[in-house]
Amino acid sequence: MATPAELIQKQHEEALSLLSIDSSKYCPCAERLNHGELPLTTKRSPTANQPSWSSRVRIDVTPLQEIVREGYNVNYHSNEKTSSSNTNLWHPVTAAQHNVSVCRPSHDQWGIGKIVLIFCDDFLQQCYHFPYWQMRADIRAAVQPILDVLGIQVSQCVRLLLASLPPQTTIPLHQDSGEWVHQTHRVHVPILVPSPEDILFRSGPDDATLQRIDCHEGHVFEINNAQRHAVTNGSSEHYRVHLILDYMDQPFRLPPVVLTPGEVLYQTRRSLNRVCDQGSRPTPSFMILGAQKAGTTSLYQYLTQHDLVIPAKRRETHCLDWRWDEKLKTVEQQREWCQKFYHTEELYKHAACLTGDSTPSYLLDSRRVIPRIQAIFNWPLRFFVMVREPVARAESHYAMVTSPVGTEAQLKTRGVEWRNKSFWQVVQEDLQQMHDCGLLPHWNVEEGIFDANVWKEFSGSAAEDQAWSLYLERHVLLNTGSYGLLARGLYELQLRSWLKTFRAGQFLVLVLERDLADTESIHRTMQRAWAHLGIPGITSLDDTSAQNTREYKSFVEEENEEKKEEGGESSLGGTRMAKKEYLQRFFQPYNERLEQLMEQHGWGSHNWSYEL
Ligand SMILES: Nc1ncnc2c1ncn2[C@@H]1O[C@H](COP(=O)(O)OS(=O)(=O)O)[C@@H](OP(=O)(O)O)[C@H]1O
Repeated sequence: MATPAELIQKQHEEALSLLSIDSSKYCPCAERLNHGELPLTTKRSPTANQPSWSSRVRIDVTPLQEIVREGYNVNYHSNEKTSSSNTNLWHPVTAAQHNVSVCRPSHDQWGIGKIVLIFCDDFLQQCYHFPYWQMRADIRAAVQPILDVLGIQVSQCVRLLLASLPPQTTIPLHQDSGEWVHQTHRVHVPILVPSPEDILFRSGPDDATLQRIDCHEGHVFEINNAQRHAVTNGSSEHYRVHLILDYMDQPFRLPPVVLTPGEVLYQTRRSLNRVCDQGSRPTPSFMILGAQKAGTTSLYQYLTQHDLVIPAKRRETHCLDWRWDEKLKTVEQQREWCQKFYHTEELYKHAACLTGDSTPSYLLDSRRVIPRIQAIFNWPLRFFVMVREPVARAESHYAMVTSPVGTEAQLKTRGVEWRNKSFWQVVQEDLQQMHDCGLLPHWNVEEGIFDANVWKEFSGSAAEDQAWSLYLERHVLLNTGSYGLLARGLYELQLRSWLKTFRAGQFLVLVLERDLADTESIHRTMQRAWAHLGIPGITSLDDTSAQNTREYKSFVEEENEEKKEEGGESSLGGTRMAKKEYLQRFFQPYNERLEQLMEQHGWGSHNWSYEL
């Protein structure tokens, strides 16, 4: 988060007083202690008494000074016109023509000049070699001795740039963030520092224990940039130039991307994309298909905490079911319509970023949605399917649809069909509908008795597929959310149509109770989710709270109350079986089929066990 201007001003004034040798607060430089290379492990898990900086070596920087001296002491951000020459590497106009412009938002805002030689995106997906590095043998020759004394190769360097800090400027206390920070060593080499006594460069584990680092030219030092650091240039006339280098313990895993002079890079906070890569990732990239009430909102919220995952304009686009525009006849028009629900134009430029939505009604509505996806999103989308123990899912569904609390739009989409019906009435209605479609030859709806022999014949048969199609056709509606109380819990049946059309590898099936059980499992799950999207994971999630939760009375509680009133009699017609047990018996064979499917595709086990 950006530091507010008043705080920067306050820190600047404090720094000036620490620089003033006459002041009682004067801050002397710490002794130059060489602790060698700081181990990267200390960046991820800092322990007490580890040095936060190390004075690595001294080196003659005269050759580099010669190259970068021209024009370093100039404010290119003021309105004043400055002349540009091809030899002035700092001039932004020259750099845009002969090198490649890069935005570094806060640095630019502070007026810091830059000569970028090597740069990577924040997720270390690519390492870019800039024209000034590629084409200027003199620069490479001047930098090489620095790499040599550090004992590293160019292939290990992922960022290499020169930065000129204007006079009377403070970069406030901060620590660097982004996945690259923990995988790289940060080295500073003061190159042009006319008055080192005016530079207050401090680093430390916390704001109270910062140490001032000596910034004389040629002092090569490493800092732990995952810890706090700040710098003030207290001079009123001189810019201060440092070479800043980030290198890995091993060579970067890919060959560098060599940029051509003047080409354009599109940047987001964490990504870098070349203009020639625009449009290489079509929108959208993923869909959370369902199941409804199985934790899809949480999954979407966690997914979009990744800086490369850009939320859709609305989480549930519904562009393939009830917002589908029947009037649009060509595939191009339909695609254009659906892509309006995402930040498609922006994403076109940023191929490293991706987007998707979560419309949990799609899983059940495969009849409408699959052919539309095939027609308009004809690239290998990634799908997420969340499942939840089906009785709990049904209760949550009923509680949502019958809740009078919600916005006008929410109340409208939930529908009114279940408003005056009990949970059990809705259960019975859905059972009847399934039965009438020929879906339950194995199930005695009245008694709750399962016929294993009939199931053996029927399960997975063409007759079951036909009955399921009929059910979808008759009972999956567009103008209401009040349908499919039990059908939405028949996960294997729902997945069957999807797996007939798309590759199993396009799906990741997650189990609410298993995969979002606690913070630790959420972190583990999200690493799998990001890998499924083909993007590098992030180490921390800011918010792992459960989303879209609701308090409601369970039907089991209601049943117990009813029983008490009726003197211990179960209300379930003719039998003494409790309603929960009835539902568990109903779902059990479907759950077993899901279990087999999940094991077959490496999605693990759902572990819903009923004591029947
Ligand atoms: N992390 C975690 N742990 C446990 N339970 C969780 C979690 N995240 C979401 N949930 C529960 O999932 C229910 C909401 O699911 P959805 O977001 O898919 O609902 S919706 O279809 O988008 O309306 C809703 O269930 P109910 O509270 O029973 O209604 C949420 O409480």
